[in-house]
Amino acid sequence: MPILEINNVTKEFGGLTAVSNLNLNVSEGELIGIIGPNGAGKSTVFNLITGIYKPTKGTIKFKGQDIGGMEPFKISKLGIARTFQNLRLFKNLSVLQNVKIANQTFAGYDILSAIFRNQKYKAQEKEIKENALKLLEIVGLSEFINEKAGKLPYGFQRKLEIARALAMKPSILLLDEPAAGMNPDESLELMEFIGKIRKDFDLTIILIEHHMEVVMGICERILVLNFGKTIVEGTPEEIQNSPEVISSYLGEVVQDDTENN
Ligand SMILES: Nc1ncnc2c1ncn2[C@@H]1O[C@H](COP(=O)(O)OP(=O)(O)OP(=O)(O)O)[C@@H](O)[C@H]1O
Repeated sequence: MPILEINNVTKEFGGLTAVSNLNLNVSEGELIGIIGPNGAGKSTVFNLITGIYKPTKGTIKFKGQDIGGMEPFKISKLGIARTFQNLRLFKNLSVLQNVKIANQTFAGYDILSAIFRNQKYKAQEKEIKENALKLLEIVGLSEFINEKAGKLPYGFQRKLEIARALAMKPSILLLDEPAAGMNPDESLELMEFIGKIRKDFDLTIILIEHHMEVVMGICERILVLNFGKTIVEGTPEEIQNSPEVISSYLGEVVQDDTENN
């Protein structure tokens, strides 16, 4: 059974169809990329999977359970975590506090224990701190635990956001443009990093990305969206050789990259 099954999902906003009849089955451990021009519906797909939006039509199942339209916190508790296109760190809190907060949200305090700061609370606090430190070590941020998150170089902030998502102990990790704003060296390092956490945490990963070298370099399967519809789905090689993709998307990206350089 696939870990995630998206069947005929459509999302409409008034007269606009952001996602149209989307079908996607994801097997456990897969690394899937979603690409497409701006406004193609990529982030809407993530918002549907994480419960921010309710599908207008269709079903989304996680480990066989229908999660379409379920509250986001319930979906994250079930095991789907995400990062955002625009970083959502607490910039004035330390790196450690940022991960601890994610962990605390996940663990869920017993209010009375928290107010009276009893043994149970202290034990929970200790565990949360240890988990956060372990995660920060894995993502290579141990030496920055006391730095303010907002002061970290951009690439490290992205890693911190991933560490926060990992604190939710997910089985599926959704990464929304993890390489945004990174230079080619940082992107390359990020690719290795994503491969490492996938292995270390037994993750299934879906990522949205505009950096083609990242998508083509690490994804086993790629879904190309345009105007909310799947144009092609296939291996990186199939995607790169697809005439529809070249005309509607890859050509545009090459042009964008040249403009940015
Ligand atoms: N809450 C919303 N209300 C109305 N329209 C929306 C909403 N969210 C998304 N849309 C529209 O749905 C379409 C798909 O948007 P979406 O953000 O999913 O695209 P995207 O592929 O992620 O784009 P980008 O690469 O620019 O992030 C766009 O036309 C967008 O304006």
